[in-house]
Amino acid sequence: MERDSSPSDQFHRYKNLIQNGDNPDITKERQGASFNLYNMQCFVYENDHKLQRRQEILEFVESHREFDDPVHPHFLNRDEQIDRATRKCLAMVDNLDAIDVTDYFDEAPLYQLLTIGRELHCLSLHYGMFLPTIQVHTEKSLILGPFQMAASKAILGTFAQTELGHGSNLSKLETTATYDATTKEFVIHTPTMSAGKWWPGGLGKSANYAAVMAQLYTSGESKGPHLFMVQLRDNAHAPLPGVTVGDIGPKLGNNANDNGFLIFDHYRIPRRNMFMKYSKVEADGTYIPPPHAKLGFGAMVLVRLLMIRDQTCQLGAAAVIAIRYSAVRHSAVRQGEINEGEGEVQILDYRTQQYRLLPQLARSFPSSQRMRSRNSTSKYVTKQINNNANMELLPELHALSSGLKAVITWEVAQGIEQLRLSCGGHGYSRASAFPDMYAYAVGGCTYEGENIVMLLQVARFLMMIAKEVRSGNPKLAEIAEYIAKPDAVTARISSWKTCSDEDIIHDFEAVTRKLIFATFDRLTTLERTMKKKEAWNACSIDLCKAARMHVKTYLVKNFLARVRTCEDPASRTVMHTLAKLYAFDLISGGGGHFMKGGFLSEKQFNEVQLGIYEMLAAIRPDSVALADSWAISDLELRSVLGRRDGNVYPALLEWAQQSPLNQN
Ligand SMILES: CCCCCCCCCCCCCC(=O)SCCNC(=O)CCNC(=O)[C@H](O)C(C)(C)COP(=O)(O)OP(=O)(O)OC[C@H]1O[C@@H](n2cnc3c(N)ncnc32)[C@H](O)[C@@H]1OP(=O)(O)O
Ligand SMILES: Cc1cc2nc3c(=O)[nH]c(=O)nc-3n(C[C@H](O)[C@H](O)[C@H](O)COP(=O)(O)OP(=O)(O)OC[C@H]3O[C@@H](n4cnc5c(N)ncnc54)[C@H](O)[C@@H]3O)c2cc1C
Repeated sequence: MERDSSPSDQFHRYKNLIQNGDNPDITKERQGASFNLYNMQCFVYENDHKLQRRQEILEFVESHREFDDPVHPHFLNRDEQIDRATRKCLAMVDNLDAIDVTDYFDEAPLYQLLTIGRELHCLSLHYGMFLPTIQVHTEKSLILGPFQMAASKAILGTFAQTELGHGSNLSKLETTATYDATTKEFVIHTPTMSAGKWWPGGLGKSANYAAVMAQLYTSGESKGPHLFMVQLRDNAHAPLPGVTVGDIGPKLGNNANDNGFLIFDHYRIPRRNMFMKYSKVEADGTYIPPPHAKLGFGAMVLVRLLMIRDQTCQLGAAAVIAIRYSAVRHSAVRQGEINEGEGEVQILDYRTQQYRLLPQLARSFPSSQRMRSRNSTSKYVTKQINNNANMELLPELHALSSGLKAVITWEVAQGIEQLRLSCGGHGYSRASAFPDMYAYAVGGCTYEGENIVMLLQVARFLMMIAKEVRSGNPKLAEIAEYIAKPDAVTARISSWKTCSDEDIIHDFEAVTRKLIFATFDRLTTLERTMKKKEAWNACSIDLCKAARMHVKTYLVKNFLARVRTCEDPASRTVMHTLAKLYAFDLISGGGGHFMKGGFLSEKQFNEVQLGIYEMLAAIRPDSVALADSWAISDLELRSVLGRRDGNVYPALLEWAQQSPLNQN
């Protein structure tokens, strides 16, 4: 019997269908934009220099063959994924002069996305936490040594804090570091099974050093968790005696990263290997405490700020994919007609589709931009601590970084999932990039501080502020000044066209204030009959709600403020509508809080709902151009559905052809 042609031959036939040039629908969308794309991109990236650097870095990566992928990464098994990522990491490190490595917000993440993709890998923790730990926790006079070793690739580090038994609750970590004054060494030990380190990225196979968080014991006394620089593997990369180390197996995502476990058996390190910038153990065992008890957690604060920017960019990329796909999804596979007989439409024309896409697009802008100023705040706070031992701003920075980390990672993960669904069946394919994006982003809800635990830290800060305000003598951090403003009885919000930024801010602040004080009153009432911690637990759902609302208010205010700085009038008009859509969508979702006690009337609530409809219609013609304003290249996007030219279907066929199942 004659054999059918192979799947590969069949695909080849279809390949001829690949269009030359861009999909006409997407071109039409671009032509219809109300603003100049370049001006908008300059606003999004703050200036044209940053935009130009994006292009230069892209060209650099595209012109270096060592960054090519001989096999599409989607079709690799885990060993191959790790091999690929490691090969790329080496190429990346060999070419670091292509970027400004100190630019953690733009150039470094972009370079990584272009070379490796959306994936934690063997160097993520080295750059993401190990080097920041050295930076934040090493005395100035000693910092050069470890940095030079890291730069010359003699050291590849990770951050080993979480244990099998404890992750969030650092005070209960069980790994011990006991000072032996006779030998001037610390003895690092894993006393129980639950004390085994579990999760550190790059630990399983790659790292030869780790910053290890352990309970410090000196002169027979416990001094709480402290950080130690610990060598794990010898020059031949074999674990040193007293160290047991390995990979923890596959995870939901990020499988090119060898997250690992680590067990110590009375393993000795020199005294100087304790990170002693803030707290010290003298040679005789005398303990010098830090100027603030939580300074030892400084590296985590810094990384939470970095994550916020990184995560929001994932949401931006997801919105780009879904919007472009929604512009080209029609003709061959139509989804129905709006006006019977008039033909089918692009799915982007459905109001429900716009409601799925555009609020997510709006959500992706504010946090990515304001984070730059938070980074400066972080640098400023670090300077204050180093120069004047001034700790005043630390609680504010901790509350803000924890809150933004919790709210943004959650919204990003939910947003990506919503955008995936908006692409129907093709969104479920890895070709869309959504599954990898989601797996990457949702990890951020857990690592670097589990989100609920982080929200409760914000709530702690807010309850302290509420207490101060009630005491009548508040000394308030800038982010909390609104909590001391007088109560407002009625909302000011009206039609989106007429209500001012001040009206929106007024309403958000008023609602958040009410929520904070209602929770504070509940907490203090409960404290009359319960122990403090029981009372806290009894109202912790409300505490989280107040914390979330506080962060959202911060984001709304910052989005509106940022839009006011846009110098190009056409770009400013669209961005302003997007900012209002963001605020109205939050009001619509949190209607219960806004309408409580009649603050927002039913009429006003209806105006909010109607406003959303109208703003979706107003933004619709600019959707594709707004997606383009993220200036994301196809290489960075890594999505068949989101490709810039809109030629989705032939590209899907081409992608599927690479499946090993189609090779014979
Ligand atoms: C290239 C770019 C890529 C970017 C991405 C990077 C990729 C990297 C990938 C990353 C991979 C993932 C890598 C990883 O996952 S590494 C592992 C990350 N692990 C965690 O984040 C653990 C989370 N837990 C904690 O941080 C603490 O235990 C918390 C905070 C929960 C409680 O703590 P504790 O139980 O000890 O405290 P308390 O609640 O009794 O509160 C006591 C007081 O202390 C204050 N307080 C607490 N903490 C701080 C602080 N930090 N600064 C200033 N103050 C602080 C607090 O407000 C309170 O003040 P007051 O109310 O009494 O005044
Ligand atoms: C992809 C990934 C990478 C990671 N990389 C690293 C790494 O490189 N280095 C490292 O050290 N760790 C790493 N981790 C571990 C991570 O930091 C921890 O998982 C995280 O801090 C949460 O701790 P946990 O797992 O113990 O969760 P748990 O604290 O056990 O949380 C479980 C549940 O308990 C709740 N809960 C806990 N405490 C409280 C509380 N006080 N009040 C109310 N509810 C509470 C939480 O909200 C959550 O619902 C990584 C984790 C992941 C997923």
